[in-house]
Amino acid sequence: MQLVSTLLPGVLLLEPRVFGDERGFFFESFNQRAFDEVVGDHVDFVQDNHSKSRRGVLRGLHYQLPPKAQGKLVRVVEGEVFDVAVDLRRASATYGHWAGALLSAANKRQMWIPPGFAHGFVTLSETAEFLYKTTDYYAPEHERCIRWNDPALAIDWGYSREPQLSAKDAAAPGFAEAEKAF
Ligand SMILES: Cc1cn([C@H]2C[C@H](O)[C@@H](COP(=O)(O)OP(=O)(O)O[C@H]3O[C@H](C)C(=O)[C@H](O)[C@H]3O)O2)c(=O)[nH]c1=O
Repeated sequence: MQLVSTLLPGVLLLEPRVFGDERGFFFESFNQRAFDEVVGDHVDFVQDNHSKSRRGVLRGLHYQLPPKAQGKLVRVVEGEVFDVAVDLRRASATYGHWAGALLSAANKRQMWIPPGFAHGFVTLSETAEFLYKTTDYYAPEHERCIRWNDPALAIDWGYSREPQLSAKDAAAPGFAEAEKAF
């Protein structure tokens, strides 16, 4: 696994070493030692998630409040998404800033989003299957949302049509109104 770029302080775009041959390919999708080395700290994951979305589905922006804040290591195994992280850490120089990257089955890139960031993605392919590891368990009572198109964030999702949202995401508050506590 190698660091492609730092998208925001702490938010890393990673790429595995892929071994291709006449049969197809092999790569280590997660290696604890290699991940800790590139992050510079030991990170424990407790849950794996898998979602499938159709083109235009936008999931997010979501996060869990402390003490249930989640770090997420996300990747795409079918199709393509534009994946976004937003800095919620009040003391951060990049508070309220966003960063994004194309994650796809083809580029096999992964994004590490530490606790303290909101996360979301929009589906750019006919369908996309999205897998991610989290550093804490799902805690709906600690989950909060931020509206995907808040002008205060001005996220360029790279998707020109109206996305398909869950009712929860359609009703999400703006960045300023959302409870953060980081
Ligand atoms: C996240 C989660 C959900 N669920 C159940 C709760 C609902 O009955 C159903 C769908 O949940 P939701 O609509 O919140 O799923 P997403 O919109 O994909 O939410 C995720 O979307 C963005 C991209 C994120 O970064 C978060 O990991 C997560 O919030 O799965 C669980 O049982 N466990 C879980 O960890």
